[in-house]
Amino acid sequence: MESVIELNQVNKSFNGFQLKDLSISVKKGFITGFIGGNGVGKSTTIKLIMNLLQPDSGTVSLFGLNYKTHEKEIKQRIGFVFDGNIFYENSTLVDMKQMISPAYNNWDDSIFDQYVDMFELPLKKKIKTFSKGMMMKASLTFALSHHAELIIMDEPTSGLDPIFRRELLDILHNLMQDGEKTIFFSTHITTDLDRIADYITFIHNGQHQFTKAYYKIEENYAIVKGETNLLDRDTEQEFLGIRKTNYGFEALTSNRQRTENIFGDTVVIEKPTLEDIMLYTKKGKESYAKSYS
Ligand SMILES: Nc1ncnc2c1ncn2[C@@H]1O[C@H](COP(=O)(O)OP(=O)(O)OP(=O)(O)O)[C@@H](O)[C@H]1O
Repeated sequence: MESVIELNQVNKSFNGFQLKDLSISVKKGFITGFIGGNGVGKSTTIKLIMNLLQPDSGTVSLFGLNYKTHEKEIKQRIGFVFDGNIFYENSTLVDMKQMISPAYNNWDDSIFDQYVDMFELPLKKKIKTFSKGMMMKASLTFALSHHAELIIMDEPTSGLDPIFRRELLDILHNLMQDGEKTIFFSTHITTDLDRIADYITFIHNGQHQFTKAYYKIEENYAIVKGETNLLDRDTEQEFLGIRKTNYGFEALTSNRQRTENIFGDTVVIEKPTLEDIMLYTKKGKESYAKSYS
């Protein structure tokens, strides 16, 4: 399957933080949700993808091209939305359009007008008077007005009310109908992904944990609940993370079938959320290490 974003063995260090050997491939024609806890490197990864940061080592390519030789062409084909103000505060949307639109060969005024209407954005009000939601809508309007093939968004739904979040997810879903577009976006609100994501890319502590089709995660991962006496050194190996309470244990497996074979009906098996997967990945190995050290 064709990839539009390829990170290959990318390393990037800051004081006290490192992205380590990050290899990520984002498939064309799908929505990939990019998840991970606070400070694990999502924004840094997105900045590397946008060439706003350069890797210490490794390669970043988009549409099979690299920034050294094809920066202009790559940027033409991307619509970028991020959680922050990219506009000049004393400008209006009309001013910003005059500045931004000439940079794009495929700029389309009719799409711009369509989103301005749909989002009820004031064209002549200073941007500094915009609310967070209006700012996000404006940012999205610019990102969608030049027929970008790839939409990259850093936390687009954070701080938005549930109604606009739902609207935004519907817009993203509709954009995908022609099969030519690709969306890659980071989010903390993992329930947003239930509605639209085809793939999930998960990073933790600067390292890629997995990129999987959402339906595969639902098939393979499970929360397992049972009595603590079922656990021993061998059975604990089955789990990515375990939480023990006074009433028993709760654990995450990435191989539901094998867990069912081992434990049979002595345990209860439930569908996990993406939050469960993030939580157990973060806590799991720590609690495992503690219980046998
Ligand atoms: N320019 C920089 N200089 C130094 N450290 C940085 C820089 N940018 C990011 N970091 C550090 O790198 C780490 C990862 O930050 P990053 O913003 O990529 O995380 P994140 O996963 O997007 O987090 P969040 O979800 O909280 O926004 C953090 O510890 C951050 O302080």
